[in-house]
This record gives sequence, structure tokens and C-alpha cells, in this order.
Amino acid sequence: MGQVPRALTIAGTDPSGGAGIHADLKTFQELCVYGMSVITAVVSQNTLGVKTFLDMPLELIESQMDAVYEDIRPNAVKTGMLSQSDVIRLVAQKMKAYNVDNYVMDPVMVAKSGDALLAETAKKELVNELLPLTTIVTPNLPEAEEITGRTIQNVQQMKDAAKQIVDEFGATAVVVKGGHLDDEARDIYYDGSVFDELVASRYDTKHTHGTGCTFSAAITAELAKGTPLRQAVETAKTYITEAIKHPIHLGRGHGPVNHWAYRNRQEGLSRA
Ligand SMILES: Nc1ncnc2c1ncn2[C@@H]1O[C@H](COP(=O)(O)OP(=O)(O)O)[C@@H](O)[C@H]1O
Ligand SMILES: Cc1ncc(COP(=O)(O)OP(=O)(O)O)c(N)n1
Repeated sequence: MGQVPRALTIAGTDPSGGAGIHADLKTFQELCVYGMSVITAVVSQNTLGVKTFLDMPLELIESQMDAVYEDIRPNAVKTGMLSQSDVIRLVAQKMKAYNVDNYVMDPVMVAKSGDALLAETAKKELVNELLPLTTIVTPNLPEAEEITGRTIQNVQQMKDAAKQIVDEFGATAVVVKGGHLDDEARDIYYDGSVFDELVASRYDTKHTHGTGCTFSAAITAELAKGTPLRQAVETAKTYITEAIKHPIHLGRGHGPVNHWAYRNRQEGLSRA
């Protein structure tokens, strides 16, 4: 057997297992990629919302990154919750020092419950320090509005934002996710030359905790395996659509998505 594909997530936690590091590692595992993690913040949250969180000391974040890179080099990396400016600056510095490629950024700002997971003052750092290093960035509509300063209410405005994020801010590619538009689940992909639409049925469900984390983790896993970017995004869209379509009905609020659903479909299984 050749070298096992390896992916790293740099993000916050979710003890209820639906979002953050937990969603990322489940996704890596389901897509047959060896998962590793650097924890930026311990978040006390569940399907009902965020209670509180504690940022990890910078030295501990740095030491976790060194522990990974000195031993098992990942083939792809994603970032999720980075919480504040000095964490963003540190991660950018380490990314450059370790010459990271295949970098997927989920620009996490606010949880579905409405709780802020990124300091207001840190948004410009995310754009200035990290966005130019990305292979792909995956903002939802409110995040794309924050990054570009535009109002986004339709597909043309999603395309305008996507173009600005790549052409002006320096991301290699972007998917502007339309999970917040209410007709179809339509996302816009742009890589500096080609626009594409990823369209799926929109399921009427409250079990959408961790959808953004899962989608970006699936892109990361595919990039770790060497899948070309456009195809990695396509697989991630199928993964998240299946995970939303077959809810597992956990929790009293916005329940987690179903990480078994993608392989169930591929292999004709019914593990849940
Ligand atoms: N109810 C839904 N039915 C089908 N797909 C959805 C639904 N909600 C979100 N998606 C899809 O899930 C992915 C994550 O999108 P989104 O929920 O906007 O991210 P975030 O969690 O960052 O807000 C996107 O591909 C989006 O189109
Ligand atoms: C630790 C942590 N990171 C990110 C999120 C946001 O997750 P997301 O996939 O955008 O979905 P919601 O949680 O907002 O439904 C999070 N909650 N926690």
C-alpha cells in the first residue's frame, strides 16, 4: 500500500460532535483520509447553541502545528474557527514556514445559532493574511458579504462576490455557498477563469449543524488524495447533500448531519 493520504484541520471543538474539529475528522475518516487536528479554541456548544469558549494560548497552537509538521506532513489543510487576530497571524506565519499547499479556508465567523466565533476586529486579518494563501475559500452568504462589503441576494451577486474574492483578494478559487438562499442549494464556484454552479435540491430540515465545516472538510480530504480541485468540490457537494438528505435526528436544536450517508450511497449500505 502506498502512503495513506493525510489531512489536517485547524479549528475549534464541538463536544456535541456536529461542527468544528469533530465534523472535520468524521468527514476525513468517511472519505478514507487519515485525519489530524490542531485545536484553536475549546467551545462549549451543542445543537442549541454556543454556551462559551476559551481560546487556546498561542504557544499551544504553535506547538500543536509543530508537532504535526515535524512528524506526519499533511497533504492538505483546512482552517475553520480561528477566533482572533493573533491566531490568524500565527497560522499564516506557520503556513508559510511549512510551505503549505492544498489549503482550504472555511472563513467561520458566526455559528448558525447566531453566536460569534470570530472577533469583529479579526475579519480584516483573515482577508489580508490568510486569503491569499488559500487554494480555495468557502464562504456562506453572510461571510461573503463580510469579506467583500457587498449585499448578496441572488446568483449574479454571488458571482460578483466570487470574482472579487479571487481577482482582488488573491484566493486561488472560491465556492460561495448558497445554503442561505431559499429556493435551491446553489453554490457558485470560480477559479479565476471558469464559473460553475453546483446545484442540489434544498431539503427542508433543521439538521444542518456543521454543514459548512463538513463541506470544506470534504474538499480538503479529496485534495489530500490528489483529486483535482473542481472534482474535489463536486464530491464535497455530493457528500454534504447526502448528509443533509438523510438526517439522524439527534439533539433538540439544529441537529448534526449524517456522515454515514455518503458511503451508504456509494456502497449500497444502510449504516444509519
Ligand atoms: N437545507 C439544505 N439542503 C441542501 N443543501 C444545503 C442545505 N443547507 C445548506 N446546504 C448546502 O450545504 C453546504 C454548506 O452551506 P451553508 O449551510 O451555506 O454553510 P454554512 O454552514 O457555512 O452556513 C452548501 O453546499 C449548501 O448549498
Ligand atoms: C468550533 C466550530 N467551528 C465552526 C462552527 C460553525 O459551523 P458551520 O459548519 O458553519 O455550521 P453551524 O454550526 O453554524 O451550523 C461551529 N459551530 N463551531
